[in-house]
Amino acid sequence: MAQDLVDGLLIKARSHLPPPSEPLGKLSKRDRKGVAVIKLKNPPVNSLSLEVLTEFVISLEKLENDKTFRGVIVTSDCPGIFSAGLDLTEMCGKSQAHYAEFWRAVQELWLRLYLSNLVLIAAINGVSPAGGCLISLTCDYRVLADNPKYNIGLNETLLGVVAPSWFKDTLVNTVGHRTAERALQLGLLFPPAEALRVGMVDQVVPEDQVHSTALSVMAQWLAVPDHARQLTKSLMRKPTADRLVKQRDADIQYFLQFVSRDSIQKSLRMYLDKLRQKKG
Ligand SMILES: CCCCCCCCCCCCC/C=C/C(=O)SCCNC(=O)CCNC(=O)[C@H](O)C(C)(C)COP(=O)(O)OP(=O)(O)OC[C@H]1O[C@@H](n2cnc3c(N)ncnc32)[C@H](O)[C@@H]1OP(=O)(O)O
Repeated sequence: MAQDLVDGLLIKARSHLPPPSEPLGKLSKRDRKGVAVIKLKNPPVNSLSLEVLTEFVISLEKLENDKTFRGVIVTSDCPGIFSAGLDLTEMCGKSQAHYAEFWRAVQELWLRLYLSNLVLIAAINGVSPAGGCLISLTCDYRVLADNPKYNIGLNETLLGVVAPSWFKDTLVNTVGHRTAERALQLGLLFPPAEALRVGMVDQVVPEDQVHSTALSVMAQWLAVPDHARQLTKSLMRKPTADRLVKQRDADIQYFLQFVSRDSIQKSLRMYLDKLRQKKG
């Protein structure tokens, strides 16, 4: 029965998008089914560039506005990688205006996801550091594939940067204060069994069952009347989201000041160089 719910929607970098005459949404087809699948597709590692963030927001907005949709499964089209997190090249050697635009887009996606009226289920089929983990944490339920390589966590400190307060809040709301503090200070990336133990994910299943499990879970969440579930979600999440909403511009200014520091630029460049040299 759950299979009947699914339909597809691909989020990818703008350069890979279909031409305007062929819009992302084939809404008439999906109308009947009520659940979309957002597959992140920005190879090689699904980094969250400004374009991907923007496309993600637009797609979510379309789904939110189409009242026939009640749920979204968020997953990846890149084998072994859910998302490598924020695109580090967007935070290195760019102008202040670019940093501001990028950070506003990060905020916007977080707000849209965190407060979404839709049921969001993360089908985590790959490694999921930092911003990738954050996306899954905004969902209502996380199913992680049982592969020892598929680490998940907010590892920002290992890059020499700091997870902002709203990243921290999202984690605290999921795993509790002590686990979050330890995870954030140490930049811990949890393998599946550990992620399950600390509550970072709700279920760990064999890799070939991630999608079907997400579908079954979706059916369970959709069995609850929308209005009651949505109001409850808002009760739980709005106070956290409001803290950012009230100081979005100040948060952007913090980010600008922080990311523009020579020491932070140096840390980010070194981290990127390390990633690039890994192959050589
Ligand atoms: C008073 C308090 C004030 C506080 C103020 C706070 C202000 C805010 C501060 C800033 C906050 C920043 C928050 C940051 C969030 C993030 O998400 S940062 C990103 C973190 N991500 C990672 O650490 C993951 C890095 N990547 C990897 O570990 C690996 O790539 C992988 C995902 C495990 C995949 O491995 P593999 O398949 O082996 O691929 P690679 O060869 O490593 O990579 C392929 C190419 O992709 C490039 N790449 C990888 N990750 C990224 C990325 N995140 N962004 C951009 N590019 C990336 C990699 O360099 C390779 O490139 P090429 O060599 O050119 O092919």
